[in-house]
Amino acid sequence: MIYVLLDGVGDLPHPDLDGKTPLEAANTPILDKIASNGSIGEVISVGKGIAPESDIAVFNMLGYKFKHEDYAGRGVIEAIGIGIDFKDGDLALRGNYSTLNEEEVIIDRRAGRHIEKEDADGIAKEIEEKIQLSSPDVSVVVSPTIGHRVTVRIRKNSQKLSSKITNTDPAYSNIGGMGVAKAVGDFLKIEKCLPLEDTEESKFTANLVNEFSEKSIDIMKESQINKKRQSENKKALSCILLRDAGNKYPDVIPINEKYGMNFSCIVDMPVELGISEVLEMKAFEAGGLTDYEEKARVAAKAMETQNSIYVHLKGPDEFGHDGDAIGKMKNIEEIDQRFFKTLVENIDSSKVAIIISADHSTPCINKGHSDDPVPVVVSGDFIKNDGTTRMTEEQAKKGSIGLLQGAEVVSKSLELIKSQT
Ligand SMILES: O=C(O)[C@H](O)COP(=O)(O)O
Repeated sequence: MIYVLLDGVGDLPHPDLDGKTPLEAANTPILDKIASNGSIGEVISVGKGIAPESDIAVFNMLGYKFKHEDYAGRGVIEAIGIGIDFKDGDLALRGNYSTLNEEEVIIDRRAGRHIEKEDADGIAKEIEEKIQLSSPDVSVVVSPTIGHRVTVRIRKNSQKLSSKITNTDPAYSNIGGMGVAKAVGDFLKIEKCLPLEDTEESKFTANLVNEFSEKSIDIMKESQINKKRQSENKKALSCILLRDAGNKYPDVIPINEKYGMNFSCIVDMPVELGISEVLEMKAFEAGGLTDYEEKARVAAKAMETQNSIYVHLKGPDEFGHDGDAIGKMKNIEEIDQRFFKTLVENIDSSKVAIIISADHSTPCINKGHSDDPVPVVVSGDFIKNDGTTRMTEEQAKKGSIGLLQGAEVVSKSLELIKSQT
């Protein structure tokens, strides 16, 4: 089976789309054909009332439901994804370059989102070289990844650091190690990192993170890179918002062992790369983020040697975060014409099933993730059509698959495929 997750594709009715969701408003002849050749249902990826971050959402959508204390945290997953040297007791955090005004109010959580690699790397290097934290034997790695995204690793040679600390990023909370989006407005301030446990380790780590935050802001303020950006009318890289602390390597069953099958993937983002590494999923090279035809061709070809491939397409989520409903609709149309068209041309639908869903909803009106259920389509010539004609939030509510938990999607899809072949 080819399992496609369209990041954040689920949405709510939007005024710019005459009260439709982007999936409803988009012209998607190929997705419609795929949906008409199968059944539909709804999925709550992590849990009711939880607006999950992508890491925990994708783990769930691949069948991994963690107990709070067992989850390693997104910081660790991203660090693994980009190959940072990480060992138990280190602290890894997900960061965002963001822009502050004179009063240190956050005016852009993503510093314009599209940051030149040269600037992102240059400032990171300055921080690593210049920062002097008061505690001895502490070292810091600052690794920019894609756009505004950064991974930070802090190590103290003589002491284990704690993951039981709050985020400095005001847009997400740390609930039992899991990142949850908050319903917040704009123009917030960086939060103080607080200990979540009454232990020396937790207090020490929170102080260390605050010191890193303050000292890195001072370094960034003085950076020639920001002076140059200002002269070019670009947003300053004023601070790194931190979230999703983790301090241990995840302990999980590899995906092939879990399902007794050959599961591989096509992924681009640091968090997705981390998940594939942790689950020991073979990752195929398939071009860049929007090389949709290439991804479809590689996925189709992979089915000659693998029995399952997971494909993650980042596209729709960013439009949701930016509140751009028309952009999200057009991106879905582009994915339809470039990814799904190439995919259906290259696979034999009498032998290969296509499963399409999302890790979570990113409603444009919220500009952030929500707990709204997402559609799931299971399609193939051998799957009985339940009357579905389109992959939309509305049709998903009435589909024969019903309401699934994220962690059930792979196993239920496999059951459905097996029961009808
Ligand atoms: O794109 C990402 O990395 C996340 O899904 C959203 O993170 P952000 O809200 O920090 O951009």
